[in-house]
Amino acid sequence: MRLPSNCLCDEDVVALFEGRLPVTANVLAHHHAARCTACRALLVTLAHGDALPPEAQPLEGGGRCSRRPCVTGATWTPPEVLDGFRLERLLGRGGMGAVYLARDASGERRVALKVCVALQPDAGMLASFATEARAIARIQHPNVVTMYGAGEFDGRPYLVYEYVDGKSLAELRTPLPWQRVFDIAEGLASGLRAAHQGGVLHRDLKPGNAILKPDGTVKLIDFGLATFVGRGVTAPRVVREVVGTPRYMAPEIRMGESATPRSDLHALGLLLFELCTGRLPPARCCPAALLTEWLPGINPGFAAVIACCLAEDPSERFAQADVLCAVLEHLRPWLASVPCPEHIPGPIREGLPGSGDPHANLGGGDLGALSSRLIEQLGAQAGHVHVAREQHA
Ligand SMILES: Nc1ncnc2c1ncn2[C@@H]1O[C@H](COP(=O)(O)OP(=O)(O)OP(=O)(O)O)[C@@H](O)[C@H]1O
Repeated sequence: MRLPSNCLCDEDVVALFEGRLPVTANVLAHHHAARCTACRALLVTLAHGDALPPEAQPLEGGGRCSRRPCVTGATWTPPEVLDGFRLERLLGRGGMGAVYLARDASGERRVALKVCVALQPDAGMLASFATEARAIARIQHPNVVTMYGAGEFDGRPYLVYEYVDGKSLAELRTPLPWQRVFDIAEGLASGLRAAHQGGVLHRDLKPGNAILKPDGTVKLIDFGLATFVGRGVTAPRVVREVVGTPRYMAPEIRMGESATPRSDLHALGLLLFELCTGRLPPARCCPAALLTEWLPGINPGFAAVIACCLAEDPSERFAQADVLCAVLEHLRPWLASVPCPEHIPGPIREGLPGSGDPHANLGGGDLGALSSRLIEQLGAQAGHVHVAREQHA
């Protein structure tokens, strides 16, 4: 496909995905794609959920672009027993390595063993394993996979995780009923809150990085691209990185800005939108309007929550996952009685089409503003408005 001049040509796009694009061109390409619907659509189509990560390339001007090496070529074959763990079967393979279902030495406990299987693990891969171990060690939460230990075998790092017997969200048939998505949203938001409170940004939230158990519990996995913020971080991070999976990157990340809790929340918004509708939102759409149009029964408060996560401008998103958790918690009692507008709390009902509210039937940024207003009203009812206001300030 040839695109109009100034747009990304095929060679640029291929070079971009293979990490061969010179760093300045890479940043310009992301910058352009953030504004150009055609190029963004092309990149989204090509991305197919593959992550762009840690094989750090020095950037002109002191930044760096990170790209996840792909473990699809020649790889190391693990032994049947690795450091006492008997490998049973391959659970999955990603950019960092392979994950095996294994039994620990007692034979009693099933674990998920994540092993770096590249023939020659490079510094980026080793660093990514170390980051993942450090990040997970900071978080203990039922919605985040538990790490039992870490080790090295044959010069390869490995991580030992609880085995989460379930399906990744990427394996689910979508669209899901929005009520199920709401349950998943609560779990993911709680897991993300624990990560953020531990000073960890995930930076690669996507359906393939969350596993849903048959009992409905959802767990975040794969902190290999995490970064650390807040207390305990000695040196502020000055490097700029384009890290993550292109399809799920927040607009500001595509433009080379640093990750924040708000960029994680944007990825969560995309994930929730996709679970509800079976697709990612089109460029420059109004997510709340689309959700209510495509899913007429959706709780409008929940649609507004997803839209708030998806705001283009990070300052219009929830500041932290804890605010999102509080809002979801407050919405929960109203779920059983939706979609009838008269059963929805007054402040939410005000904004509904046909309610006589001057804000009803708004589009674009107006609806984004409306979403913020709804969220704030919900927050006020929940006693959290001061949190939202302070964090928006
Ligand atoms: N604790 C676990 N329990 C069960 N399955 C797991 C577990 N951890 C990972 N998996 C499976 O292994 C797959 C790859 O895991 P993971 O995402 O951690 O690897 P990765 O190399 O970092 O992948 P990616 O490049 O896609 O981010 C997952 O999609 C999942 O199916």
